[in-house]
Amino acid sequence: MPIVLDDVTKIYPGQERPAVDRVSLDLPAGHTTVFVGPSGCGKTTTMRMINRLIEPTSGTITIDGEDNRRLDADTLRRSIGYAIQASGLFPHMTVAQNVATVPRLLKWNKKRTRERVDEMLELVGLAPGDYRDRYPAQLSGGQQQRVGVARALAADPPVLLMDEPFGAVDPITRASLQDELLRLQSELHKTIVFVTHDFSEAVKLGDRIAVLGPGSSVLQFDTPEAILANPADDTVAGFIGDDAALKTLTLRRVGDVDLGTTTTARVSDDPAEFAARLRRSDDEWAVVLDEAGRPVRWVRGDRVAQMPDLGSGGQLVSGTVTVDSTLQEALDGLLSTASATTVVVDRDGAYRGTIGIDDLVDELRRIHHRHNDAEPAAPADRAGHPDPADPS
Ligand SMILES: Nc1ncnc2c1ncn2[C@@H]1O[C@H](COP(=O)(O)OP(=O)(O)OP(=O)(O)O)[C@@H](O)[C@H]1O
Repeated sequence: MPIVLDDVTKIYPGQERPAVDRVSLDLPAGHTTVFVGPSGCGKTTTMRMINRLIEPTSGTITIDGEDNRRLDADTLRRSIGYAIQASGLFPHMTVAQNVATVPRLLKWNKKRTRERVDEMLELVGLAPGDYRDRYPAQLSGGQQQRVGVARALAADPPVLLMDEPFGAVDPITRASLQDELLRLQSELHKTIVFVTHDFSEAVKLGDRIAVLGPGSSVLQFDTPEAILANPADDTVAGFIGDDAALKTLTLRRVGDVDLGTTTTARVSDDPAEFAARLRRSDDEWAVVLDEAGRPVRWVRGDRVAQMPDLGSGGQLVSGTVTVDSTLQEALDGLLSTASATTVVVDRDGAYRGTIGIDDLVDELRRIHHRHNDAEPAAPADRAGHPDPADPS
């Protein structure tokens, strides 16, 4: 469902200056649009006018071609999910009751509601048997946010409004919730409007970013890559910060680059045979994998022959990144472990290869060349992120 804002203004009672001043925006169906801008610029007000939690003073908002003032409350609830910062869960209700909020309002029967609640909890990575009957206070912040997302998705709305939904959690949980949202969106293709004041989050999640200024004036509306390469003006450039090149690393996933390879062995392999194999390769270091193919230790080639078995010795593998991690996260991992190379695993934790500082430098160079060769910015070609300009 596309959403179109046409000349929308909101003046709060008693205020002279509009909180939102004549905003027009076309939000493409099935894609994620991120509103990003400084505190108080009217992001929340603009978003809340879409589901009519706030009535515009003038202008129209259409959802799938229909003026939202003509949609009754039930239709709005069915078509628009809403997730907010700090999850906004009802504290006196269990997780299941929270997730069932909209299905109950829509008068679904008990069986259908229960099945849907369990399906949604599975979807956001919470085992229904463990979490269904807990109260929000018995969950971590990240788990509460997951329940908030499950609640917003419960009635399978084609539109999802998310107002700083991950603002109140620590950076690591935040990154994993963002990954989860990207995974969900690659399956669900909702029309998502996401509000944040964190430009890096906007770059990671948005197919398009609307950079908003005072009164929600649209300073720039484009793909993250185009905005990073060619900020419309000094205000946008200032908002991006000095590290546009580094932020560009957020646009690429570890799985998109050619991974390095290194010699590997299983814990149960014979050290002498492994040492011989290592001598034939040029690898100074090798990775020992457990029986499930997960990396356990780095071992040095010249030490392997003296090891009684491969089940001990060497250095524990730490700071692994997954194929879904962004290159920015890979860089953080490399810096935090102070190593030049880190191990890449797939979603099940199995070894996939390695990535090093040199790969990131090469990638930055490629991005730099592409934008210097092609002005204006080339359209984004992010793997897993359809180009909003191309509905196919
Ligand atoms: N109910 C209200 N009555 C009067 N003014 C309001 C009301 N709600 C918001 N405002 C004002 O409208 C402007 C826009 O607020 P809004 O919450 O939409 O901004 P925002 O960009 O989402 O901010 P933040 O990032 O801090 O959440 C602000 O100046 C705010 O003070």
